[in-house]
Amino acid sequence: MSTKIAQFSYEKFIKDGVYSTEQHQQQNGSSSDQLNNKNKLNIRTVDSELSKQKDRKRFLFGNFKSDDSNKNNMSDNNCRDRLGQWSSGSDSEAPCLVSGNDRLRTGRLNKGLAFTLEERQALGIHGFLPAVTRTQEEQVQHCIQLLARYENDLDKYIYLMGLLDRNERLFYRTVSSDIVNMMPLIYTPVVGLACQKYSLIYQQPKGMFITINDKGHVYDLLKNWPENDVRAICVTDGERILGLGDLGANGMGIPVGKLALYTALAGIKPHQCLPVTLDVGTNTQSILDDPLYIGLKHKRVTGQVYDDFVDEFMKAAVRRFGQNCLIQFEDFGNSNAFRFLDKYRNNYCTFNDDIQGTASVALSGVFASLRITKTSLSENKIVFQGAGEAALGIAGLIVMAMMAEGMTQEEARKRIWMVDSKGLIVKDRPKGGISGHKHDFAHEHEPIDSLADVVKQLKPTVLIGAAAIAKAFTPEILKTMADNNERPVIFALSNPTSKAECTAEEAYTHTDGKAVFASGSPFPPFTYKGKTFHPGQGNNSYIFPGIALGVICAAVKKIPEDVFLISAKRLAELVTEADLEQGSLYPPLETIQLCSLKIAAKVMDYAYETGIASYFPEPQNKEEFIQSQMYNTNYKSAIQNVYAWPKL
Ligand SMILES: NC(=O)C1=CN([C@@H]2O[C@H](COP(=O)(O)OP(=O)(O)OC[C@H]3O[C@@H](n4cnc5c(N)ncnc54)[C@H](OP(=O)(O)O)[C@@H]3O)[C@@H](O)[C@H]2O)C=CC1
Ligand SMILES: CC(=O)C(=O)O
Ligand SMILES: [Mg+2]
Repeated sequence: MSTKIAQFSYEKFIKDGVYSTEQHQQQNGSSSDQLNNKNKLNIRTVDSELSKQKDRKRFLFGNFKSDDSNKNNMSDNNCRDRLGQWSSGSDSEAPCLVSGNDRLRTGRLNKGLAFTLEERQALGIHGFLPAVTRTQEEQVQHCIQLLARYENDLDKYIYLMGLLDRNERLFYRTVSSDIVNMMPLIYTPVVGLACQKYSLIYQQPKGMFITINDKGHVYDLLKNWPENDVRAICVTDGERILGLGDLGANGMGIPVGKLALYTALAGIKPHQCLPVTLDVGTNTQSILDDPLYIGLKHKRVTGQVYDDFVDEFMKAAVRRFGQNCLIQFEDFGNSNAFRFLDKYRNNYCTFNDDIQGTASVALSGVFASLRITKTSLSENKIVFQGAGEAALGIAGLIVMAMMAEGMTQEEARKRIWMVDSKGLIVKDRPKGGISGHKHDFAHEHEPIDSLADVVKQLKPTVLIGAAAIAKAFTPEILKTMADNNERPVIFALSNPTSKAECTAEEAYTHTDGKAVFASGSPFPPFTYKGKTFHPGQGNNSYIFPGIALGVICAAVKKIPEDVFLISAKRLAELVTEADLEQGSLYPPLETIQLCSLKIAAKVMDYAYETGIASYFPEPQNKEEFIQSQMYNTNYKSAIQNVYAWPKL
């Protein structure tokens, strides 16, 4: 998919090379307050009072307090840890241990051409940079212009990851400046391609690779990590990367991408996020044969040794970063994902994004669709293509939601039908293959092999695809959905785009414009018979950043299933009539940061109401509190502490 990046006029950008100190101060005032409001992430709001505003824009990340005022919660640790390494989390403390030259080479501290003349002189880097100084906004425009020069998406990804290495704040400000065009590059679909090519494009390490050979020493490895204040880990073992299968250590692109969204979409500070890949090998022969492969070159280690390794990682993470450290499981293989969720959910601050995050975003889309189909949830009949992590997670949460509407569990389950690789899941299926949670949805019915026949016979109102079978929603199936329903609800959730059950164009065309459609990876607007549809992105990225933010802000120690239900409801409430009118079941992607804030506030309310919060005193205004904790992409002054007595 080719992504358009807006062009920028370079005119105002080109200046003479000679600057007076006065000019520098005007442009790059050393107080962060002097940096103009454009330096804050841009949000289009959807809540009622703000929607009255003409352009529905506001600055979510405004009203920052200085980091010092945040010390009691998401504070930065002292700059020196036990190992004597500097913690780059706090700009205000790092300078006492970091030379000016190191600041230029350290992405977290680097400001590039935005170092003022004063800073360059004070830091002893005067002469290391060309004469020009630029504001951060000018740098963003430069980045966007450079990015637009790359012709393929993988090169754009490589450029952006390089930017993240070189200048972290600039990366986040650039991404936040154009979420709609940047998200597909750092997340699905391009991150899928990046994972497939991860060994080829590997240049700078990101996150931690912990291999099965480190078993017995996992805590020692985590001690090496230079940040003490890690609040969130996203961990994968690379076995089910999107719908692309077992990519082994190449799967690292996923936790890196997910945590980039923690910061870009929810303002969780980058130094508080740790991407982890547990490398236990891979069963994909082409990867094992790749001479460039960066991971362990053997088949996956399984069984008790693997389980003990994961267990050791969980315990080591808590020992190193505390009981409140959130651990997000991502893209584990099916059998491990469910087992680990059951094993750890009551003793750790953890969730499985593919099961629970996906459930929440899909249920939210279904909730929103009810306003179009004018039905209650319980009136719907839902067929799933796939009965794995995503599908079973969604089905389970839909049952919870139907029970909240007054149905019994048995009645609710009867509204849901599933198709897996062996056909319709029915009781005593001759082909077998019914294990785990699939039993909950195995009903009395004759076996049916094909999805087309299932749709014909069962006449679902909602069809959800999450089996990574590209084009599974054939024109015939889409047409049948349209014949049976005035407004058929059709979700093609599989990622990346190449695995989608159908495209937006196919969904609208083959249903004669009747489809209420959403997809896991983004599709551009599509015009059919004069009406332009803007399909929403049914992706867990609408959910996990907000839940993580709420969990971290309330210092929750474990995450009950209700959290995913209330988040689904909250997200659905943010969908306006105008969004529905243009065919979107989700708020516009431009407002996704605001969605994270609203979900986080809801999660915090729930945490205090149910007694699972451990941050006290309870903040009275949750949204204000959350905003005060969020990452600020503004550069900080690099000289405020240069002359300060080093803190030891
Ligand atoms: N939009 C989003 O936010 C998310 C999307 N996803 C996407 O969903 C897809 C599936 O992920 P996940 O559920 O975790 O994967 P799993 O491996 O857990 O499940 C895959 C399911 O697909 C079934 N399946 C395989 N082949 C067929 C077939 N020919 N016909 C019908 N069903 C089939 C499997 O059947 P069997 O059980 O018989 O093996 C299994 O039930 C991926 O593409 C992933 O990217 C996942 C999470 C979030
Ligand atoms: C979105 C996501 O988590 C997945 O496709 O696996
Ligand atoms: Mg995933």
